Amino acid sequence: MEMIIEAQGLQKDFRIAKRRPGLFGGLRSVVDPEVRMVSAVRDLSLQVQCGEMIGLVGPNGAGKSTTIKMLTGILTPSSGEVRVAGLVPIRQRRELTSRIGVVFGQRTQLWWDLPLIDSLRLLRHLYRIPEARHRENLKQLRAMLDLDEFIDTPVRQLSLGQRMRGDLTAALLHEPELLYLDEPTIGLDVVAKARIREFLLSLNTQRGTTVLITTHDMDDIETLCPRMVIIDHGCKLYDGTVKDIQARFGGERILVAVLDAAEMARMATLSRSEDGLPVLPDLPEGVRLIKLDGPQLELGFRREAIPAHELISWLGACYALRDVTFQEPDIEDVIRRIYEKNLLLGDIGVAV
Ligand SMILES: Nc1ncnc2c1ncn2[C@@H]1O[C@H](COP(=O)(O)OP(=O)(O)OP(=O)(O)O)[C@@H](O)[C@H]1O
Repeated sequence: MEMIIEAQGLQKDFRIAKRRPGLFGGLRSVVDPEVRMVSAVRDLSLQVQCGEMIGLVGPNGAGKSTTIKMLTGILTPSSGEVRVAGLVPIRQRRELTSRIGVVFGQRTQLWWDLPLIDSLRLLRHLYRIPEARHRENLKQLRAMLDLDEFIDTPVRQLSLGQRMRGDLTAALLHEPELLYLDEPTIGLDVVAKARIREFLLSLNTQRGTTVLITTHDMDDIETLCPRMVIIDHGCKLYDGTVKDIQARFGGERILVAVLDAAEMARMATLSRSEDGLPVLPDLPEGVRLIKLDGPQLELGFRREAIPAHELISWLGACYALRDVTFQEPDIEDVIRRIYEKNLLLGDIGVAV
């Protein structure tokens, strides 16, 4: 399979001049600056195949934007090698511009005072898109993103969700193979978020566009990205599927069973533990009763303690059931646990 991004040992160090306090300190800082180095990205390697949708996740200051800036040719890496669509971003920035699209959720490339349609027409000249191709792409994107109701409105009067749809159109008019999205759903309501996600999925399926997305919204990742990369303190901590990380760090899964009405009387006869819950006889090891609410029973279990099908068999053999479902650990909680407890840092021996 063809690679669209190939980065090896990428590193970005920033020199930051420290300012000493006070007037005298300020003057001294000019003559004799005290410099501190910040490693924003450290030894990052990344391979992305054409057509992938990949999420770049990490806490504030982790190095996500710096990584994207090196991949787009805005920043020169301090060391390491990178090729995007076969080009070296910093040396072949002009050629690269026609192959990639970039959307920053917090900024816009649209002209603030012009109606959206004018910005979209002006971009034809900026990207030197042949007129027929521009017309066809605009028609397609206009329909896919439902732009008609506000396409004649000045950008400054658009809602955040409408503006994001306009920005996505602007980034895609020249049919880039690769789309970078930096926080594309930030500040949007649930309906607007869902609409953007739906669009990105169809863009990926219909045009085969590769999408690299940085986000703090784990719903973006769960909906869009089979693969995620977690970075923190500039280092890549994880590169794999969302499912794997849930399995490794998700803690307990929960089985929710609805008992038959007849079982309720039996539950009432069972002795109670200190927390007031009935003590279920012969409960398999590694399984605990979390809650009993009317006929609904919740059992927490670790996947290495007992396979889900064995737990269902045991429960079905002991109790008459009306329904059984599973709740997987929320990816949001999983990521929070990883950040809070530095769960992955031990894997790669990073000192923080
Ligand atoms: N131009 C710069 N000069 C100096 N330091 C910088 C510069 N840009 C970024 N940094 C530093 O590099 C580190 C990584 O910043 P970066 O913006 O890449 O993080 P991020 O993961 O995108 O964060 P956020 O989620 O808050 O956007 C931070 O410590 C930041 O202060």
